[in-house]
Amino acid sequence: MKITETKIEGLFVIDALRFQDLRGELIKPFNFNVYNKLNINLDFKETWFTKSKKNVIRAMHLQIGEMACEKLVSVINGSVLDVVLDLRSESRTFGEYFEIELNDIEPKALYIPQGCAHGYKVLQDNTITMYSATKVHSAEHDLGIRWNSFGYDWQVENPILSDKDINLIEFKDFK
Ligand SMILES: Cc1cn([C@H]2C[C@H](O)[C@@H](COP(=O)(O)OP(=O)(O)O[C@H]3O[C@@H](C)C(=O)[C@@H](O)[C@H]3O)O2)c(=O)[nH]c1=O
Repeated sequence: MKITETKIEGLFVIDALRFQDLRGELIKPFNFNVYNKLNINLDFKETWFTKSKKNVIRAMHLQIGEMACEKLVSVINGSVLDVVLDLRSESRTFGEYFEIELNDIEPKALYIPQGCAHGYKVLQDNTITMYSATKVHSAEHDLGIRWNSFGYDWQVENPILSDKDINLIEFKDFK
């Protein structure tokens, strides 16, 4: 499992472990012993996955306050362009974003620290994105930044968005 630090403190890219044989493949995106060397919160409370069509954008989401949490994200079928936006006011990369393609060809996990918003554009139909989070979901603590308000070029016309995501606040109004 190769772990790569990014320019955003606490945001890591981890190459999944892979075991191929004549039947297919076994892919492991998370291993406690490997991740634990990073001295990060691994106390995951929920795992879920989404299925999405091509050109869906789900973005840019985080939980705040007492329900702020870390997330581990992998794509287990298809591909996405994944984006993380640093919203930590004290961070030297506040307002900056990191992008990476996540797919099922070169499986990776993205470990996202608290205080960073997360989103992605789906590149293929039937894409399945899997998450674990260190807090359970709490609608009252959900915060989002509008997908097209922080300077990132998603390179898509007419993405498919939820009503919730269309009406999120803009980055300039984030305090
Ligand atoms: C995220 C989430 C949603 N829900 C419910 C709320 C709602 O009725 C329905 C769909 O929720 P959303 O529209 O918020 O789903 P979605 O837009 O897919 O939200 C996700 O986006 C990506 C980018 C993330 O990073 C995730 O953490 C999560 O915020 O599922 C849960 O019950 N538990 C959960 O953990």
